[in-house]
Amino acid sequence: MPTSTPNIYLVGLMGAGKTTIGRALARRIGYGFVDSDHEIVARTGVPIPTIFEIEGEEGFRRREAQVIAELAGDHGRVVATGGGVVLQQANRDHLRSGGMVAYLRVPPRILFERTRSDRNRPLLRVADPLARLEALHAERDPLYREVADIVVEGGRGNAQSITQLLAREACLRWKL
Ligand SMILES: Nc1ncnc2c1ncn2[C@@H]1O[C@H](COP(=O)(O)OP(=O)(O)O)[C@@H](O)[C@H]1O
Ligand SMILES: O=C(O)C1=C[C@@H](OP(=O)(O)O)[C@@H](O)[C@H](O)C1
Ligand SMILES: [Mg+2]
Repeated sequence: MPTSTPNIYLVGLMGAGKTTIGRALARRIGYGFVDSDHEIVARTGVPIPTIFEIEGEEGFRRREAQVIAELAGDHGRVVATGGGVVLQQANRDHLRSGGMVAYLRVPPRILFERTRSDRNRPLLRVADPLARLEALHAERDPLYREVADIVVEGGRGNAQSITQLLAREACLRWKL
């Protein structure tokens, strides 16, 4: 792989499939894989809900921005971001200048079904997680679109078909 091969970033709301599809895509096209949330957990040694409890969302966002800035200097990786990565301008700038950005766009109702039994997402530990997902979708959809080179309607296909589609897209762009 040429050293100049850019990163591929996956963005979208919680449950969109960034981690699942990112890992599969990396394997398929021979890229490295990194999940910014996993990186934060590895560095802190505690799970994400604990970071939110101790440092608040603000502390988590500082750590997230640090990881994204470091990864921007890298190449040849598939990067699964956290759903809130687009909230900060600096992160959006890194994504836009760093390769291909794919937005996995999934309706909140499906995201709710996919995430309802998972306790690892502090922003969804509320009385009405579906309403929260709808609000986050309204707030963030324009930001995801702003950074995206490609928007994939990720509620329809299964993870395998979306992985295939993104692999084709990367191969066409960079003749992998
Ligand atoms: N295209 C898909 N179709 C069905 N289920 C999916 C799909 N993508 C992801 N999932 C499931 O949804 C859940 C959340 O996926 P995950 O990759 O953790 O999302 P994200 O990283 O975007 O929050 C997982 O249980 C995963 O198996
Ligand atoms: O949407 C968000 O603000 C968040 C999404 C999570 O990642 P996933 O999108 O992989 O669930 C994780 O970064 C954190 O809980 C905050
Ligand atoms: Mg994830």
